[in-house]
Order: sequence, then structure tokens, then C-alpha cells
Amino acid sequence: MTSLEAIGSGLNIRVGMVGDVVKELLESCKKSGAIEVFGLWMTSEEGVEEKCEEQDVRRVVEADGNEFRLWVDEKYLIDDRDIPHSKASDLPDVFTSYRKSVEPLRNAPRRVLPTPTRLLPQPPDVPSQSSPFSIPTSLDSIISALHKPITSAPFVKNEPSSIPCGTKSAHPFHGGSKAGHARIDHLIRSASMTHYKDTRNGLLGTDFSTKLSAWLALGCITARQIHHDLLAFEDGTDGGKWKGIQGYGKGENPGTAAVRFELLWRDYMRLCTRKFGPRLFHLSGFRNDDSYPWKMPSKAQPELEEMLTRFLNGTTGTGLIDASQRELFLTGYTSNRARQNVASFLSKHLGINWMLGAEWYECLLVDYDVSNNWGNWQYVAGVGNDPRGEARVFNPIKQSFDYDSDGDYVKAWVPELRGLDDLQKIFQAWKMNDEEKKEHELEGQDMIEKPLKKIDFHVGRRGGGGGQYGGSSRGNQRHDKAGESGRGKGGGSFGARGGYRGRGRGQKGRGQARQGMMAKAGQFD
Ligand SMILES: Cc1cc2nc3c(=O)[nH]c(=O)nc-3n(C[C@H](O)[C@H](O)[C@H](O)COP(=O)(O)OP(=O)(O)OC[C@H]3O[C@@H](n4cnc5c(N)ncnc54)[C@H](O)[C@@H]3O)c2cc1C
Repeated sequence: MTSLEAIGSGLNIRVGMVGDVVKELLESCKKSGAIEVFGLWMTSEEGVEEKCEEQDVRRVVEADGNEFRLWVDEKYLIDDRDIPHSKASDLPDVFTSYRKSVEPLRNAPRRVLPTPTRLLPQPPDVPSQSSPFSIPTSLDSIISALHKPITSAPFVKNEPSSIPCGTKSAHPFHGGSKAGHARIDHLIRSASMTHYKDTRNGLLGTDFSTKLSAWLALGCITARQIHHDLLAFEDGTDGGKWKGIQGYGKGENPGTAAVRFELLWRDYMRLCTRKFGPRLFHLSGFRNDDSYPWKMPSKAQPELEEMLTRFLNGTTGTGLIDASQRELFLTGYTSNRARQNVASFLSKHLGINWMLGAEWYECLLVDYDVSNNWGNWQYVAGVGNDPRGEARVFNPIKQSFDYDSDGDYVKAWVPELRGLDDLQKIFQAWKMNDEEKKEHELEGQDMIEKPLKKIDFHVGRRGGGGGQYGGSSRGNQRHDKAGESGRGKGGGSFGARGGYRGRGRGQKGRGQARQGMMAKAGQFD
């Protein structure tokens, strides 16, 4: 029995455009006379398409003389009514400035809303799904329907086939609020929350970061519920269930504070979407910066198409990138550290249109969230709200030495390299000599013979200018230092090249932007 059934209600799934589905439901209720509808409540989301859907539903409901309302929910840490600026356009362009405006963060969120113990029952005759769609009736059939688009034809040439033997991942995971709350409990009980600040940049394993993103993105748990449980743990007001766990009853600790900090990033990304609207999907980003000549793979440029394909299927020849892309493809998840490197590699090392990477993530991430995904891609590509913009380049080899110091992450997801011991060769397999290639039966593989980038990095080397990225990266690059310790620091605004508002462009909606891009890319024809 689902949680909704346990409190007297249930869940109906319908497929179609939201406005059309609601219209059909209302018409059918009117016709049968079995249910009298007075109004409709809906959850509100940021995002161009999401707002259009909301408008469609409002129109349909109000056209019938019924009342339309939006829930004031608690999915974000700081309630909309407590945001310290009144207009969306007043949101600071730099996260740190926003964070300072809501500190002390621990005191900022409202209390969680109570969970209802009873709901109205389902109406007796809910109209069935109209053609051409049908609603699966069992969990297995839902799963197989969801799998269909990805199993019926390959997504990408030479896609990774299965999770390598012995590799453990926190995903796949079980959905639903019960599993989400059990995960929060586990994180507190195992002291992973207390240690989060020290472990959050990990790449491999189940508990180095919270792995709560998918439950948050799907609405199974809320940011405020996480905060609430952390408060109970920190204050020792949980009725004793977490007694004895490191940090219990001792107030906020660096780990729990860092979790709140990250949850605030999630809030901030959402507010950026509210502020910039369709610019979330513009190549020139929030900055309106169209100075960079992004490369666009197309049938006319087969070498770029091949490059993009190999980026997608995880055979670039850069171990960290390949491991992350294969992990993402096979599980729907990859860590924040890996995501930053992947986004930087595509946009700054390969110079390819960053939106293709964002589209790919949108297809595959189980925690896909419109603001977090597109906002973070912009940020790393240098056109979003990173004050360091294009100057921040992640060197994936340095990052591997820092965060995968035994090469275990690369070996877990790129099993061809498991026989190697030399880290330089695990991180860039093209460094093997002919004898080694023969010994490990790796001769002739593209990722070894034709790496997309040869990145020169020596252990102990510090700082440095351009050049070490293989010659075609952007100017002013350097090893990512701030990237390791968090995102841009300090206040201020972008400034680097003209700021946000200078060169207005046609406000293309997302659908248009996407269509044009994919057609040009030819990748998903
Ligand atoms: C290119 C790129 C694309 C991304 N796409 C998404 C996406 O579609 N959906 C998504 O939820 N996150 C996205 N992120 C942010 C981040 O990578 C994930 O939230 C995080 O890796 C999820 O793992 P976790 O729950 O263990 O995170 P934790 O490190 O445990 O963080 C706790 C929570 O804080 C929030 N959070 C953490 N980092 C960020 C961040 N950089 N921006 C916004 N919120 C954050 C998430 O809700 C996360 O669950 C993206 C980051 C990058 C660089």
C-alpha cells in the first residue's frame, strides 16, 4: 500500500500535455455528474515550460468558472515569503551575496508542514487515460515503459553496456518518500552528515555525499525536512533515536552546516531561473556573453560529431571523464566533483557547445532538475553566475590526483584499465608504451590511440598558464583552485565582459532553443 492509500487517498497517473489532461478530466466530470468540481490546486515550478503548463491549467480551470490555486509548499530551504528581496530581478548575481543576505542560515527555514493523517478519498469515477497513450497497471510495466526509449535503440554509438563487475554505486536506488527519509536517517546514524564537509568531494562509494538529490528533485522529500532532521540531531531533540552518534546534541557542526550550504545553492539556482527566465537555455547564458565561438558538431563536420560521440560514450581517453560518463549512463548519477570536470572538459577543453552536455545530462540524470542542471552547466561553461567565469578551468588530471589518488574511481568504471598501476597512465591511457598496450590487450582502442586531449600534468606542478590543456582551450586558464574549495568567493557582480544586461537578444523559449540546437548537432537524428 502506498503512503497515499494509507491515509485514505491514492494516486492517478495520466499522460499528455497538462492543460489537455486537466481539460479532459473536468469535461468528463461535468458530463458524468458524479463529481462536482469547485477548484484545482497545483504545485508551482520555475522554468519556462513549467510556467507555460501552469498558465494552461489556470486557463482551463478558470474558463469553467472554477478556482485555481498554487500550493505554498516547502520544497526549498528558504520559504518564498522570507526571501530578502521582493523582486526576482533583485537577486544578487553572485551566490555569496545571496547567502550573506539569509544568514544565519540555520535560523532561516520555516518549520516543516505537518504530514496529513487523512485525505479526501479518490472520486469514484476518474476518467480513464485517453488514446494514444495507455497507463501501465503494475510496477514492472511502468519500469518497462520508462525503459523503452532507452532500450529500443542505442542512445549513442558504442554506448557502455553494463555496470562493471564489482563496482558499487549508490544508484540505482528506491524512490518514494519512505526510502528518502530512511536515507536521511542512515546519513545521520552513520555520522555521514557530521563528516560531510570532509567527504563531499568524493567520487566513488555510497556515503561520501548525501545522494539525496534524486528524492529532492522528484519531490519525495523536501529541503526543509532534511534541515528539520538535522536540527533535531544537533539539538538532541529527536527523542533519543540518534543518541551516541558523533556530534549528537552539540549544535551545528561543519558537516551539517555544509549540507545546508549546498541546499541553499539549490535554492539559489532556482531563483536564478526565476530571474533570468529563458536565458537559462541561451548559449550566451545569464551573462549574455556571446563572445565565444562554440564548436557545433554536425554532419558537415564529422570529426566534431565523432568527438561528441566519444565524449558521450566515455571513450575520450581522459580517465576521469570517461569514468564519470559511463557511470552516468549506467546509473543515472555521477558526483558533483565529476560533473564539474565533465562540464569543464566539454566546454573548455573541447570548446563544444555546452548545451549539448546539458541536454545529455537532462536525458540521463535521475536527479535531473531544470534549474540545477542548466544553471550549473552555464556556471562551469563560464557564461553563468560564476564570478570567475571563463577563467575557471578544471584540469581533470590534477583533479584525479587530488580526488582519486589511487585511481580506484577510474578503474571502477573503466574496467579496461584495471590492470594498470601507474596513475599517470590510468588517468591518461595514451601514455602507455606499445609494450604496455600489448600486455594489457589495449592496442587499437580510440581512447588510447586517439585521445581527444593530451593534458600535460606533472605531480607537484602548481599553478601555470595556458598550454597544458593541449593548446585549444580558452585563454586565461589556470588550474582550478577555487573549484576545489567551493564556488566563487566574494561579492560583486560579473563585470568581466559587459555584465548581464548589455546585449539583449531575442527571448527564445526553451523549446525553440533546443530544437535548433539538436537539429544542428545532428546527434540525435
Ligand atoms: C554540470 C552540473 C549539472 C548538475 N545537474 C544537477 C541536476 O540536474 N540536479 C541536481 O539536483 N543537481 C545537479 N547538479 C548539482 C550537484 O552536482 C548535485 O546536486 C549533487 O551531485 C547530487 O549529489 P548529492 O545529493 O550527493 O549532493 P550533496 O553533495 O550531498 O549535496 C546535498 C544537496 O545539495 C544540493 N546541491 C549540491 N550541490 C549543488 C549544486 N552545485 N547546485 C545546486 N544544488 C546542489 C542538492 O540538492 C544535493 O542533493 C549539477 C552540477 C553540475 C556541475
